[in-house]
Amino acid sequence: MEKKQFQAESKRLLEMMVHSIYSQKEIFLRELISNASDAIDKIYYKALTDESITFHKDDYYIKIVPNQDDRTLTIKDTGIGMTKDELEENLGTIAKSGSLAFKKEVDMQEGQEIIGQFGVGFYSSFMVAEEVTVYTRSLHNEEGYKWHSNGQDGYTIEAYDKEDIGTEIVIKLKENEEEENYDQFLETYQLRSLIKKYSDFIRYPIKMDITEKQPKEDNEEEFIDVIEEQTINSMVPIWRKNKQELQDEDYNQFYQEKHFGFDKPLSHLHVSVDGMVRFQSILYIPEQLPFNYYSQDFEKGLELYSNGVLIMEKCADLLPDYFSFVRGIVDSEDLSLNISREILQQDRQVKLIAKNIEKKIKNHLQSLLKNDRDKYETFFDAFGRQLKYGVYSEFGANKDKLKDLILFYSSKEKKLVTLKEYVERMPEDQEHIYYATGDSHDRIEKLPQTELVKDKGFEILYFTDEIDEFAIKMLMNYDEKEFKSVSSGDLNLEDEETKKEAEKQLEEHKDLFAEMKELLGDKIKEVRLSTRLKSHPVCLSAEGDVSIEMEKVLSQMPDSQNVQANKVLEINNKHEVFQALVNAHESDKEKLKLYTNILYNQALLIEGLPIEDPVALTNDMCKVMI
Ligand SMILES: Nc1ncnc2c1ncn2[C@@H]1O[C@H](COP(=O)(O)OP(=O)(O)OP(=O)(O)O)[C@@H](O)[C@H]1O
Repeated sequence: MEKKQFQAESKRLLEMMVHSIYSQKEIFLRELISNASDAIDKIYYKALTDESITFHKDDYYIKIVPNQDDRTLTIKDTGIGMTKDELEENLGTIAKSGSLAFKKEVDMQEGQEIIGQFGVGFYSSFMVAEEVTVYTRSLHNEEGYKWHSNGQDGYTIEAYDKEDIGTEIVIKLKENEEEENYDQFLETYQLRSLIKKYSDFIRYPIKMDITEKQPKEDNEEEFIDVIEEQTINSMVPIWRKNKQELQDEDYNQFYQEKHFGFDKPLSHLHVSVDGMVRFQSILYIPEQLPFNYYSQDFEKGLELYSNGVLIMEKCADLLPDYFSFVRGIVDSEDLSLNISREILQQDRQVKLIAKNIEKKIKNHLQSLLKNDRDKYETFFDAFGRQLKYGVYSEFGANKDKLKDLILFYSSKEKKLVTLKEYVERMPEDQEHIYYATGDSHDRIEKLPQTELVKDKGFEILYFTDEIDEFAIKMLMNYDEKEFKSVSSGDLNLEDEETKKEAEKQLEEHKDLFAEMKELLGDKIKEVRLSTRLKSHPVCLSAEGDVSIEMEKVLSQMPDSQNVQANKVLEINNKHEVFQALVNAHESDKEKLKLYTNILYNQALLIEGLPIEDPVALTNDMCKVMI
């Protein structure tokens, strides 16, 4: 049976390619610069095994020349060039990569890399070009050639007298359109920023002639235009430099250059991994919260490079949400890129890198906590909430990873403490980890519910973030010690004598409590004699899983479904007000109603809950005064 070759309609294929592979037109510059760099690398790799070829790094560079008058942009390199056959094969056949073939031929060593592999990058120039002309002379040839195409109906090749070895690609830009300004690719400023963005770490200098105004020698008041050839790219990425040679200032400068933040980074880590997956990374913990951090506008992610060429500005998959504050870069040789180099072909390597990075960040934070507490607290002040969200989210899947990184304010230490520190100094007779919730430390400090726990000499953690109580509910316990709110109904801290006395009092006054409950109706579940209050007359406590603080948070959510805490009004029988209640119960029902309402509203106020009817309350208070 005869086997036939597939035919491809080249013109259509080219059109499809040009318009559908790349999402941004500016990518063409990255592609042509990468080709130029590959062409220089090829001489370099050949020189390693061929003694007849010498390689002096200084002779090799890439030059970008915009010409406003002709509307052309030239990308010139001093690389290996192409013979006539190579021109034919590489630029005449879509998806034929001379670079891929070179890689196989030369049998490249680890760490040696050529960027090209798909054989399509060159054609991206037709996204912006009306026509493209390539002047080239191969290292292996005396003659030069000119290749020309308008991307529509084929190409021509003719002999061309080119003096030096290398390639020059001249792009005649398309006319400007309403929604596309091609002139931008002639602007020095724009070209410079594209080079910095995508090709900053190309190993060879990318040069441009830059015109700068300088004062005249004989008259400093007057300025003249001076043209100077400048190298635009940094060439050696900071992450490939030896850590020992880098100072904090170098890392800080890179943070600023990359516009990771307006602040100085609080801390950085420089990672080089050579295991199942190879990558290098520089990660930063910012000092300050970005203004949009807790808003939907904030995008997490790290810059992702493949061999020094930028692939993605924000690769979100590299960071878990709870470390979304981390900024930085990752460079790997092991990524499987898709044809446009804009997305990753498969994410196995990214997953491996992400896992590795997560571990490194966690260890870094842990050592910061251990060795530089002040710095860690500055960090926690800005981003601690994110870690607590991490404990809570995904049904607590990451709680064990994060539980030792979270801090809470302590009633005893008057500063932030870890759960480990709390548990380690718990007295033997203390069973639970106590916490109290409120808007601020000051407010919690004054909460009546904290009195008994403090009297016992137990430490209380102050929860002021909305997420706190949700996070610890997810954590359930730490070191087998359960968390308990000081407002929970079953503190069980009273001694036997107090309990007995309370039962006696409860029995004696059960009619009073029943009547108060009736007066308050559904607002509360029960009126009870308090054993936790010392100096305050009343407080609210909650029974069951939903605390009063949680009710407050949930009520602000769009689909809150009106979740309510089971509230209990606790009355302190040692307070003088209690006798007034007993008297009113015996002789004046109207007064009992008045007192009950006032006390209930007082309890709401202490909890920071809204008063249902403030006017009625003020009227009630006036009645007491008259
Ligand atoms: N400046 C250049 N100097 C020498 N050869 C070049 C140059 N530009 C392109 N080539 C040759 O043309 C081939 C095709 O280039 P093209 O950019 O289309 O694909 P590629 O670089 O191989 O792969 P990719 O699509 O992954 O970038 C290259 O592999 C290389 O052999």
